Amino acid sequence: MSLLQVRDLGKNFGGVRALDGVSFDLPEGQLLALLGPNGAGKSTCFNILNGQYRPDAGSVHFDGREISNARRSMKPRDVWRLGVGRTFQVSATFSSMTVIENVQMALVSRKRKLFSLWRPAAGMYRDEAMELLAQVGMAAQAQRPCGVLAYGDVKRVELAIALANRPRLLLMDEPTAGMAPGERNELMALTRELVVARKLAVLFTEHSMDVVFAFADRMIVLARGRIIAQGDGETIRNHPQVQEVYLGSGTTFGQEAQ
Ligand SMILES: Nc1ncnc2c1ncn2[C@@H]1O[C@H](COP(=O)(O)OP(=O)(O)OP(=O)(O)O)[C@@H](O)[C@H]1O
Repeated sequence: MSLLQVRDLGKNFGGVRALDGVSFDLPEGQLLALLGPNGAGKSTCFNILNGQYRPDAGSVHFDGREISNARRSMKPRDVWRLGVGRTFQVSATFSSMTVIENVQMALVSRKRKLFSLWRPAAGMYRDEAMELLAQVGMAAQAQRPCGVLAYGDVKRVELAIALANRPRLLLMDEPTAGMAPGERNELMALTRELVVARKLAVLFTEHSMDVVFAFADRMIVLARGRIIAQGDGETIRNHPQVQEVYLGSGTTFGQEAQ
């Protein structure tokens, strides 16, 4: 059974059908890209998967457990505790704190210590934090304040923070937004390594088609809330409806939009 099972998801906002009959599976060890033009329903889907929104129809099962349906859904914090992590476009790090302190704080939070205990507990989980930083290639910069890091390095720290909760599914909202092409590839190569080493499942949105075709195992394309295509790069690249949807959006498949 797949780690994540999404069935017939529907969500309306007033008269807008943001999601309509969306179904897909995501097994562990896979990177799945959720694509689509602006307003296609990607964020709505993420917000249902992490418990922020309740769907109007359909269900979400994670690790065999129903976490959401039209009658009730788990709270975001409970979904997070079950092992669904999320990274955001906006930085989740505290710039005045050091790299290691940011990760230690995430570990404190996972272990349910009270936030107010944080200051006296500054030495806590040091080894674990260093281990996570080593995994994302940031051990050498552990003592630097996050505020002085290069953008690509901040993204690595965010990954370490997300991993501190030991997620089994990671939702990544445009992980490479604002990055130079070289940095994008490094971050996604690292993500792929983590997917394999930790048997993670990753669902990500991404505007860079170069990144998607280079790193995603599979892709889903949404348009106006419905899945219009899914499959590997070859299938998506040659799909007439996908080409139609993206026509005029400035994005061409196989060639980076400038
Ligand atoms: N909280 C909300 N209230 C009202 N309408 C919403 C809300 N969230 C999303 N929508 C609408 O639902 C549709 C899908 O939006 P969504 O943000 O999920 O798309 P998206 O694919 O993530 O777009 P983008 O790439 O621009 O982030 C849009 O028409 C949007 O205006």
